[in-house]
Amino acid sequence: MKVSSIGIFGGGRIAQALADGLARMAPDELERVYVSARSPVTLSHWEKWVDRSRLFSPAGNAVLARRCDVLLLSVKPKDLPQLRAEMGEIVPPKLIVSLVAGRSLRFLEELFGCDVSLVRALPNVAVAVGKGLTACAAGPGVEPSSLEWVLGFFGRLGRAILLEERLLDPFTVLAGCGPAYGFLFLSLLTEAGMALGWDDSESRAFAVSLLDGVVGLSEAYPSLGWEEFVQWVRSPEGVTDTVCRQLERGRWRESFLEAIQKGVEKLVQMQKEAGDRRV
Ligand SMILES: NC(=O)C1=CN([C@@H]2O[C@H](COP(=O)(O)OP(=O)(O)OC[C@H]3O[C@@H](n4cnc5c(N)ncnc54)[C@H](OP(=O)(O)O)[C@@H]3O)[C@@H](O)[C@H]2O)C=CC1
Ligand SMILES: O=C(O)[C@@H]1CCC=N1
Repeated sequence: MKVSSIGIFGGGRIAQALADGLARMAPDELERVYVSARSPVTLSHWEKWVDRSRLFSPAGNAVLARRCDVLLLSVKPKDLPQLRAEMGEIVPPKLIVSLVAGRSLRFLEELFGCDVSLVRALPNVAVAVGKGLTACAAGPGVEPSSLEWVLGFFGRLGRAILLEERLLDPFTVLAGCGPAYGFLFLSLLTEAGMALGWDDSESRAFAVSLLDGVVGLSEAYPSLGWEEFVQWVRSPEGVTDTVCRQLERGRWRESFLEAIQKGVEKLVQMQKEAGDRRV
């Protein structure tokens, strides 16, 4: 599939992560990117790219939809109908790639018509540093070369995999939202360091080094299970054991797993509210 221009509809957080990732990993691709944003605040985030990507005013969604080969949707789920209206007629051949969490291919097909090619892609913000994890699911009739293009695009920004659509929602809660859980843990480690007397920046640096070491170990010893790694550190009745026992008394594992389940329930509720009939 030949792609001369990529229109990103909605220049918010994930779009900015994509642009940062393209600048690092595939700067040539960035030159083909056009972005539509709504408010001056959001537009101001794009000023650094002004000479490398083209910005359109709010009235530009229709222009962008007409001009670009790939239309990448990155507005919040609730803003999708309004965006669709602003995009106007979509004249095939176009490839629509929706990053919108929890909106099914069927819902998108009803919104855009069945004569456009639709792919859903669920990235996470680590695309900004070329370490993203993106899952894709294709609508019926999508050309293999179009799907290949999408996988190649996100593959340059990390790992890109193909999933059955029914797995995209659980994937969203685990991997799309996942960086936030990692940062929450880093913030807890930092807070613990500060409570023990280090300042904010020293504590933060320790937290990052610690996790870096953990990732390094997990890569160096791929056959070890997570519990075996824990036992490597957790000497019986030692200090780690005391800390872990306290965490277990606080049911932290159960609490985390329950929270993930709440995320899945939230997606289902959002779909119901939007009349996404897949549910
Ligand atoms: N953030 C993430 O990590 C991930 C997000 N997603 C999905 O990506 C989508 C965007 O999420 P996120 O970037 O976090 O959200 P943001 O709110 O940061 O970004 C959405 C952007 O869309 C803009 N927008 C809304 N309506 C229009 C319109 N009609 N024309 C042009 N721009 C418009 C908003 O503009 P303004 O600011 O001016 O209101 C806003 O900047 C969501 O559907 C989310 O589910 C998927 C994977 C990961
Ligand atoms: O929090 C959200 O709804 C979006 C979906 C994945 C990451 N952020």
